Amino acid sequence: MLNVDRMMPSNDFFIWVPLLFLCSSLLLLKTIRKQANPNNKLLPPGPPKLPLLGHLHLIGSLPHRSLSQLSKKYGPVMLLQLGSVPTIVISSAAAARELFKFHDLASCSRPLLTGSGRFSYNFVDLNLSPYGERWRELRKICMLQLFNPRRVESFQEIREEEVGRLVNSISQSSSSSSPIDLSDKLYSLTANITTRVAFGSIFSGGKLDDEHFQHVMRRAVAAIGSFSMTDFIPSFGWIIDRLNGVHERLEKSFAEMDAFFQHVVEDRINFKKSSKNEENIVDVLLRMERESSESDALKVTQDCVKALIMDIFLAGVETGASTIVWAMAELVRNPKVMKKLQDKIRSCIKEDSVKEIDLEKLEYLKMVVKEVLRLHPPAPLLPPRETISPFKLNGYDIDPKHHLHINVWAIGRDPQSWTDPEEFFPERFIESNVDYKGQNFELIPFGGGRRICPGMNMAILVVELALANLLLCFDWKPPDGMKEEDVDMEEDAIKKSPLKLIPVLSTNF
Ligand code: HEM
Repeated sequence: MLNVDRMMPSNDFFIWVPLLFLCSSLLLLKTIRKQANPNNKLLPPGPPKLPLLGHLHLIGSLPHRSLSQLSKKYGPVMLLQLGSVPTIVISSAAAARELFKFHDLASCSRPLLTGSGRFSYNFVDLNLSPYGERWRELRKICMLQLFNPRRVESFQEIREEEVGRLVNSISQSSSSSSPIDLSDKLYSLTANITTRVAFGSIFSGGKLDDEHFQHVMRRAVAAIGSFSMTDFIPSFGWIIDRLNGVHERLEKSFAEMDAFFQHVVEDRINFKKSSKNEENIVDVLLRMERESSESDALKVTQDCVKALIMDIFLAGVETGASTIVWAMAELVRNPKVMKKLQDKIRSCIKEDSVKEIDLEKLEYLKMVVKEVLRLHPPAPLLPPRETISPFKLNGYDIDPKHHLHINVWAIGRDPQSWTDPEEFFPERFIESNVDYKGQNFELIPFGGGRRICPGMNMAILVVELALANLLLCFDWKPPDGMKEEDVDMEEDAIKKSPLKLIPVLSTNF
């Protein structure tokens, strides 16, 4: 008789075989992983990728939004492969805090991108250049000479005059009760202030008038922000860039800006300064050029002077204008906040205009500006960084030579940091110490660490001064037939459609 019991595997068999199978599978998985990740590192998670493209196909036309969506699934520290470029994306205040507090030095370089190289005169500027001794020296000198509080204060008259000119031009149109293009007017405001601060009031723009220069500048901002395939698929991306016009637009736009700045620099060199004139930024830069010698760690050349002027225009004009435009759009959509802010300003200011000295008293205005920068940071992804040395972030291993993006837009709308994050609610800042100066990582529209925006104080003065005067002097309505809530808030790189509103001269004015 067959002993069925003996033919049947023992109980041990049922335990050991699956166990052995499990162990060998785990071993196999570990070996495969080890081959992909030879140093046995714990890499940040990321979605499955395509050959060659990696995750490029997942990045939409508004990268901060697509990356924010991805981070909901893969977490606040993600690893993406953009073509051939490994890229870390940070999307929470906690991860940003850890980065800025403990790994700022290890992550504060900039990648050598095609557009950055062109517009920085081959990386001799401040904003786009990699970290190193040259950058450190340049930043030190610029902080001392260009962005110090005394220099910022010295331009007060220019800011007040230009805001006054804006108010006058709006009051002329206010009698017609037709909408004005506020986006356009605010762009002219920040461009005029920057032009006067940089070049002085006697500057002649050569063949370029104000309006033409603004077009040139807008094209430059678009060109530098455009995605160059050369940077991500070097083997044949350069062919794509030539076929789709990216390369040509970049070269053309750079040539236009360069010709303009060359003219400015020559104009300024030949200009005999009278002792009464305040030094403008080009004067300071040309003095830096004269004073630096070949033996200095930092030799300031004429290209370096032009590269720094480029930084100031590309970093400072659209950012300020965009902040004021978003503020006005939010205020029109939230009439109670608009009314409260106007009452506060009008009860505090008894003159017909707000001066810079008054701004300290306008606490609610400061809350409104913080709320606007939280919801609409002009750089929703901070300019890309490049890691320099290895470090651990959120428990993950981060390697050198990775691009690193900080998604300020996602951090500003993170429910972990903000109650009702999608609401425009400036009162959230009452009795809160949170500000944008780089120490509160839930609100970092000016970035943080070594690369923090050096123009922050200058920018905030312009934004606050312009807003305070627009709200003191006028009441604002959407165009006839449009309800407040219908004001379009769609974004492109900036607010997509121009903001058109009807100004009504206030009785205070
Ligand atoms: C609302 C207005 C502005 C905003 C939101 C803004 C934001 C920023 C941000 C996010 C960065 C990058 C920081 C980082 O990488 O961590 C930056 C850098 C920079 N900004 Fe601004 N900015 C504004 C206005 C200005 C103005 C008016 C100027 C000049 C007058 C300026 C000059 C610069 C420069 C030179 C850098 C490069 C700093 C470096 O890499 O060392 N910005 N800005």
